[in-house]
Amino acid sequence: MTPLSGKPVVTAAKMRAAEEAAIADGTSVDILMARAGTEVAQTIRRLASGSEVLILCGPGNNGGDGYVAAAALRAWSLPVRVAALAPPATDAARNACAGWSGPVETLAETKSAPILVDALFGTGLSRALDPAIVAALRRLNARARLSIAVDLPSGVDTDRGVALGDIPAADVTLALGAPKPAHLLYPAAGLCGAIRVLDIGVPASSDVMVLAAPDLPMPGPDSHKYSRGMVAVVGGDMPGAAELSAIAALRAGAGYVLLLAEHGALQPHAIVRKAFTPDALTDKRIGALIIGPGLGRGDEARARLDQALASAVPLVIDGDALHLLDTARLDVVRNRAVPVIMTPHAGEFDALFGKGEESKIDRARAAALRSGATIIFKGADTVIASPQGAVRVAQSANAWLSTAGTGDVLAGAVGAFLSGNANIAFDAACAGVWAHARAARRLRGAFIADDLADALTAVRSRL
Ligand SMILES: NC(=O)C1=CN([C@@H]2O[C@H](COP(=O)(O)OP(=O)(O)OC[C@H]3O[C@@H](n4cnc5c(N)ncnc54)[C@H](O)[C@@H]3O)[C@@H](O)[C@H]2O)[C@@H](O)CC1
Ligand SMILES: [K+]
Repeated sequence: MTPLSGKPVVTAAKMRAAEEAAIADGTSVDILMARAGTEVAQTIRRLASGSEVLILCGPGNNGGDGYVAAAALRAWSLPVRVAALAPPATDAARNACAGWSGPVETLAETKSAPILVDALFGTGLSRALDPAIVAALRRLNARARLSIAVDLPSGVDTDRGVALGDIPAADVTLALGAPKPAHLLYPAAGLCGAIRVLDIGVPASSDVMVLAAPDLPMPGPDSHKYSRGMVAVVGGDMPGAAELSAIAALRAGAGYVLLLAEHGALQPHAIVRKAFTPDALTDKRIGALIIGPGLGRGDEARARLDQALASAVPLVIDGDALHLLDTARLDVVRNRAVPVIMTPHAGEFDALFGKGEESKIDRARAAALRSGATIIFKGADTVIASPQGAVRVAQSANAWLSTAGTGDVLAGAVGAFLSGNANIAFDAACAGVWAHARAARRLRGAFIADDLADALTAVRSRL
């Protein structure tokens, strides 16, 4: 379990709205800043263990938090210095600065300290950082033993998760009130280091949340193979990929897995194999059909995809099948009465829905709305979006996932959960992504996709 899991993911505008609601309820911005700054100071105190702290303060309320934290550390008789980029520009930041009784150095001239605290910019960053600011940050960051960012590393765009300048990475980021998209979306997430969310008493909600452990039913004494879910996998040009999906579906808990393929290995024996025929798709016991892993992109692949789309079976569309989805087939997807889950990585997503400057969260949500399908937009920061607007963002699981076949395993896991309950395709997608990530976290070093599929058994037993 990660500390962020299940938390709402809040944009800069939503956070401001939550702050304004708290102010309207009678909590002044000064009180909010006092809370935030004090929480920050308490965390710094624990992490610094007596080493000298240098706090960099910007002109806005992020800088205000920095002054409050500095005053608190000083009141606790801890060694702390402050360097400012510019004088405080908001009333709250001015009041906070007035509470700091020590000298204020300049960012350009200040000397480094073992503990660097970046309170230059938070959610109010509106443009790229001046190169002189980036240079100062890099200089101080390189000489610090530990660098701590208040709310966000200065220079990251809160909502889009991109860096506006060549900024250095923090070791720890203290997210105030709630995680923001930049704490989860790459490349910004890679600049945050370890993320801790500090409660500042500003309740924030969102239909975007960090992916949490799913709540799935376990088999009972009266379960049988079909009640646990029957998954069919359509084979094609590359038999190994469809087999990986089939194994993953079994190991994620499906009761029966049918591999519709003409060729391939005979192991494991638990997979039932039979040649693909359109008739095979009319078996009413099939709870989910996976199409795409190793399918190929030729005429036969196209025909199989069209038969799958025309069937009454819930679908997981992955890999090669995503490449075959043209506008007409996307229309069929939208008009299907039974659910579709699509699992594009960035290249496949761009090809299907176009490139875009918006955040990965917004793009996934728009694609789900447009296609009527649940979208699993894969990556280190996988985003799952439902056509109803719900979004979950998964935290990076294991960099070794970047190996052939791990996508086939994901499709299999998602298929297993979809076959168990196709009414809630979004939940199945979330469960599949979660189980896949959990399996990856159990593995070390250069594991292979077969290991990942095998690891699902242990993950499933602990859900
Ligand atoms: N939302 C909340 O509930 C709370 C927010 N607080 C803090 O307030 C922060 C947001 O404060 P602000 O909205 O004042 O924003 P920031 O403090 O992030 O920055 C805004 C200031 O920076 C300037 N600026 C923006 N981009 C710049 C750039 N590239 N180069 C130079 N100057 C630039 C702006 O003109 C403005 O003066 C949060 O990140 C958090 O740290 C806390 O104080 C209390 C509670
Ligand atoms: K900051």
